[in-house]
Amino acid sequence: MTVSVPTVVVHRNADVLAKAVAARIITRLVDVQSARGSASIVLTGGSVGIATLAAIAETPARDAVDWRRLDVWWGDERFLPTGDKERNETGAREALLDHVDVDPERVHVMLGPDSGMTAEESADAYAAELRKAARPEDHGPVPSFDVMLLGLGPDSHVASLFPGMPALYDTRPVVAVHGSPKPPPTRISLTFPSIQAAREVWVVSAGEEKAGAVRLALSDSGPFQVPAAGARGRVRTLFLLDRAAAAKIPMGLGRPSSP
Ligand SMILES: O=C(O)[C@H](O)[C@@H](O)[C@H](O)[C@H](O)COP(=O)(O)O
Repeated sequence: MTVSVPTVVVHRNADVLAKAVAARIITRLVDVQSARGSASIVLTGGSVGIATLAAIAETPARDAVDWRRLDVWWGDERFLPTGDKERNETGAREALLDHVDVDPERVHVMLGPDSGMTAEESADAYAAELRKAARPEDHGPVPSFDVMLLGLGPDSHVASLFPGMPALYDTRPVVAVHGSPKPPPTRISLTFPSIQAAREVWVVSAGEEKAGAVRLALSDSGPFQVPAAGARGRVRTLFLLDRAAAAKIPMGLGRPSSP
């Protein structure tokens, strides 16, 4: 599978970053929908991921998106009951999905223990949902997501793919994760094959505590030690950062886009 070389865009601070990513998402979805009728987005948890969704909700231009013709997926989910405030789904609904006219049938959540399934069964169920949505031109078991958002952990994890853990080596599209170093311990996560099936992968990160992970992710590190080094889209990869998170990137890789 071919992957794209990352482009870095640096914004003044976390607040401007969230607003800029929101604008970029709206434009991307409008462009895709005008070309192909419908679009797909993969959401992430984390502070920047959720702040971006809130920024979309506050943007008047959000009405340019046909929310009924959007498939919403998640890159990972905490294996907690529906409605739990720690679920990425809960954060996304509060920040955006409850404020726009999405088609509930096209909001694809990763189910928690209240479904009666184990984490493994929930991962398998999500893989089946992804396979059902995949089309022949996707050439694989998951759709070619138009944009996949990924937050970045200080240990360079993306989704729930943590350094050195078995999920990094798994070739199935979706896996259960146990013993996550970031609570809660049990999660569901897309794997690298699913991430790299996306047309565009956007890593969104802010804060000086992420600067080291950003540097590693943009170097030629291996994805097993540095999972974010595997966060690459087929057509385009963006690292959308604030200045603090970009503080350690090699010179010439990115410059502030605003004064
Ligand atoms: O479920 C999760 O926790 C997220 O999917 C995770 O991958 C998150 O995006 C990063 O840990 C960054 O989170 P922060 O931006 O809050 O540091």
